[in-house]
Amino acid sequence: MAFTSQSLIFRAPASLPSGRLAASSAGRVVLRGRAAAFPSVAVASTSMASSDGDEKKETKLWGGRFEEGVTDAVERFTESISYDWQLYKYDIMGSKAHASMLASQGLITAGDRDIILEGLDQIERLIQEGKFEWRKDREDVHMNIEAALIERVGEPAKKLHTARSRNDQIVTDLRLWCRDAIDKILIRIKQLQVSLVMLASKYVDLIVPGYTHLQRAQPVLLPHLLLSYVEQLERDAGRLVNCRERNLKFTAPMKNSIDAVSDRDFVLEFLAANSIAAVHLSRIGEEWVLWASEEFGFLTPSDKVSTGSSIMPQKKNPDPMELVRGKSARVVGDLMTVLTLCKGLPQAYNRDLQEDKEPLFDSVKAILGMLEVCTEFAQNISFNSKRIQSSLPAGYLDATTLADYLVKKGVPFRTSHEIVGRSVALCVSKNCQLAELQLDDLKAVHPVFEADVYEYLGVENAVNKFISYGSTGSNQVKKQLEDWRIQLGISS
Ligand SMILES: N/C(=N\CCC[C@H](N)C(=O)O)N[C@@H](CC(=O)O)C(=O)O
Repeated sequence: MAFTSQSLIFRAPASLPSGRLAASSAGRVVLRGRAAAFPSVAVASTSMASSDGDEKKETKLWGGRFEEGVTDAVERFTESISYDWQLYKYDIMGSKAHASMLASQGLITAGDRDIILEGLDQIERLIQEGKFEWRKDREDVHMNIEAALIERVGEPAKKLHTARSRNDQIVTDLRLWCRDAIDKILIRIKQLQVSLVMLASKYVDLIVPGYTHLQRAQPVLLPHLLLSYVEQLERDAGRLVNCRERNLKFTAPMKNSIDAVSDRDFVLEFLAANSIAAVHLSRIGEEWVLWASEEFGFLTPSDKVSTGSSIMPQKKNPDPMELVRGKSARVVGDLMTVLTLCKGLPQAYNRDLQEDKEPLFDSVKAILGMLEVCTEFAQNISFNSKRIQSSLPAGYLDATTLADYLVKKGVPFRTSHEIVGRSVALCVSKNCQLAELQLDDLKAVHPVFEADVYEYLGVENAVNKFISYGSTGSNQVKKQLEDWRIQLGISS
């Protein structure tokens, strides 16, 4: 039975069917982990039954003052190796730096340092090859690696824990892990931005209805809408870069050792940045699910990014984007978990903090998947230009442009709003569009209307009237599209 690393949960019953998962009668288990990303992990028993049937338990690294071992339930409850083994690379990195520091301070010899460094290299290789025994009775990644090092190189390894605690180790490991995770997310954000800009480039002139309150508002160019996602993603990336810069640079020691081991604000900042990004992705997901519906019919996802129904043969569902929307819930939930976790803790380290890792890992796994799937979706959808164009006459999308026309004629905006409102009411009664009203009809609403009014009516005219910075005007949108292509390194 294989577990995926992100939600590695031990459910080891007393007797197990067969294969790669087994547990001792006492439920003690050993993990054999592989270093590939999210490996499957086999669990096997290491408990050694003595001739009279009693179990001999290894003395804990902290066991000097204890006369009895912990109960199996406590061991199962307190272990974190089932998920924190993923930190092994960073734990070894930190231990190497620590050994070098001990040697440079004269606390261990250069010879001992070299033995430790070599031993840690060997352990890292074993882990990467999937040959390392992760032992639940050794609690966590730190004590698994330290105990294995002692087994491997003996006395020098017993000096490694001088002047450090696991409290220092875990926070160092986590910071290093977060730094790499942020870098991976930043790459995926850029990939999505590139896909959106490429998509926008295919539809430079396509006008779509703009909505507020999900009611038709004003006409906009499709690339304007798609670039709004790109802008939001850019801020998401900025928040992550900011978090990395403030918390994860490793250019100087932390100034206060209590603060160093106490706080998880860097985790919170990271989870908060992820949550905002996830909410942005969720909104894209919602928009595209809506636009893919029969009722809108504005976009069609290719088969590669759609799924079917087990009962209704005709169906083609946009499940990936629904799940983007759905997974945003867990990313936000992960932030809530760690916020709640931290709120009642006195300084300094408290074991509660062990509970920060699963939400952190979960959030990163979710956001990476969401970004990847959004990118693939953007690469595999087409907008249905004909359907969109045929829908544009509905909803009086040019009404605000008509109000602007009256402003140009010297009518105060509030008055012009009222005049256009009456014009729309006339259209409703005649069941026609604004552009279909005769000039006499318009003049009957207000005498200021002249023949040039028709240059403002219709969605093309309305879009063309936009010229200001950031608007949906064609020149603006083309310029911004070009700016993004340059910024993202997309060749023309
Ligand atoms: N138990 C403990 N820290 C465990 C940190 C690692 C833990 N698996 C976690 O993930 O937070 N603190 C001890 C020190 C130690 O065990 O190194 C203490 O402060 O008394």
